[in-house]
Amino acid sequence: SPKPADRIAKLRRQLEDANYRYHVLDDPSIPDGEYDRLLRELEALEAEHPELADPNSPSQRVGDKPSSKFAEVKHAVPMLSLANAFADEEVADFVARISRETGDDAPEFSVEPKLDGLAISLRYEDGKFVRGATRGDGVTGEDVTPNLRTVRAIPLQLRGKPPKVLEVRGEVYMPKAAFEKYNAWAAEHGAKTLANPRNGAAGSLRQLDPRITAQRPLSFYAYALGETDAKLPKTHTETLAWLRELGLPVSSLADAATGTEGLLAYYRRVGEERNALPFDIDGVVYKLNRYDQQRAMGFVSRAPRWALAHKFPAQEEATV
Ligand SMILES: NC(=O)n1nc(-c2ccco2)nc1N
Repeated sequence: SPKPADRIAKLRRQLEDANYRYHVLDDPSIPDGEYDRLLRELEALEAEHPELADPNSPSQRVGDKPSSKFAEVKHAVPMLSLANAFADEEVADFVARISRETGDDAPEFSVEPKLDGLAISLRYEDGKFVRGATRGDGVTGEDVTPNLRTVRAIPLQLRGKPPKVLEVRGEVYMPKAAFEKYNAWAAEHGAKTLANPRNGAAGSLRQLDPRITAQRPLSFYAYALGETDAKLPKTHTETLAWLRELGLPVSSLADAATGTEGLLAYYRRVGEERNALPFDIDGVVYKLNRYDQQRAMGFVSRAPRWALAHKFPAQEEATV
């Protein structure tokens, strides 16, 4: 029979692979029962060989011991806020200003759904997940690493050839169905129900006991970069494709669009699909695609002048 260390390494690869297929590609490779059997075998082997413990093992997704408070994390690259638009004219003004300042009369944008969850920053070193933090005030956030380890859509080990340092920003969210199911369970068991999925994600991630976080159905989409030593592509859409190759989930709704017409067509398309989406969104995000043009545009305070959030009208809250 293979040496325990080899068997443990093989099981960890198989389980991480199954996680990636299920949570990132939405294309499960093994049935749940098989996943659970492999996980139990790994947990048993790890219990017999504590010298082989690894915080990034798939067995560590069930949550670490609780801490007394959250440590602070300084974001080397501040987490940006977004200027908002509500009317089409504001989008036309945004594009006109960009055309004027870049000299490009048909500027291309990365277009993405605006997830309504909790913004977080993930840090990977040599492809290993080492730290995760909330946005906080954009410069200082809370270290919620143990809680983020329990979110199955967040890879603990990147695939392919990751850079030495990679920080990824994205949104942790609670899918709508999981939110409804959780509230039904909570009502049944006299636990507090959640007001909306966004509160569900925020409340679950800011638990001091990660074992509670592990019981909450959270997911994650990546949408921006933080600190990295990697040589970047020329555009944001290429960066999102690169993050997918590294094993990070990126919304399949992310696309590219050109000029005001392209942006507004995307806004309408996503607006029509909004209620059918499995997660809450509160708008779409337009980002000037070329990094050289972004640099030319710069920032106002901490909101980039090259990006705009175009919000949907607030939805009538479900009367619970
Ligand atoms: N919330 C959300 O879905 N966001 N937020 C950004 C963002 C914020 C700052 C830079 O990019 N992008 C997307 N898709």
